[in-house]
Amino acid sequence: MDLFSEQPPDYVPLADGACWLPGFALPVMDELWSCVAQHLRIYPPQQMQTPMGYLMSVTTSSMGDWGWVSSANGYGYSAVNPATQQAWPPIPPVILHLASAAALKAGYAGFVPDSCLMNIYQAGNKMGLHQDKDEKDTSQPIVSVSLGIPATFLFGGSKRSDKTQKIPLHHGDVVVWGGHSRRFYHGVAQVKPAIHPLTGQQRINLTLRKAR
Ligand SMILES: O=C(O)CCC(=O)C(=O)O
Ligand SMILES: [Fe+2]
Repeated sequence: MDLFSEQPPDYVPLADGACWLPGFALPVMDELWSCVAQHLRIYPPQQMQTPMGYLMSVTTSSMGDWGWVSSANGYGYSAVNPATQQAWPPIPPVILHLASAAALKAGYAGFVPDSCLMNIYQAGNKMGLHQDKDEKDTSQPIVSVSLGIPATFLFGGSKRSDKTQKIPLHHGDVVVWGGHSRRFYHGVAQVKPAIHPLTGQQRINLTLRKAR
């Protein structure tokens, strides 16, 4: 990071194939937030169970052809919402365009996600270090958009034991990883209590991927 520049950076490289785009979603935030808030009213997020029988810390909901789900029977992508057996709603154009534009800025042209997972974090929630590896086409990156209260994103390497970078993510920040770092371990440290004018006491993360 350049400590002496007048503008805060809008592109921070994290690893080969990965970058942090502070504030990248802010120019479309009004429309983005209205889509997310409306979605969460109609498709309330649920706490999924892991195949090991634990409850995930976050609650989740999805948009797109494929939603990421987990239950005692396993986890992966599902074309239907397990709570209703109905297809997920489409990803709104503002979110598709944001994801493609962020991917392009990170060096991935032509990214068209078919899955948007929403993770809702309350204070005290976290996400353990994991790899995203349920997607077929690993040439496609992952685009992660943060809304609401801040959180520390942990970005490691190809081994679970690799040292993690601690990225302070704020409302409107985007992280993209793919290529060499597509399978890098990542997670979210326990979220501290805070209030955000749009989301209240929550952090909402949108993870955009090409599942199939
Ligand atoms: O909430 C985040 O920033 C990360 C979410 C994530 O890694 C996932 O959904 O796989
Ligand atoms: Fe992940």
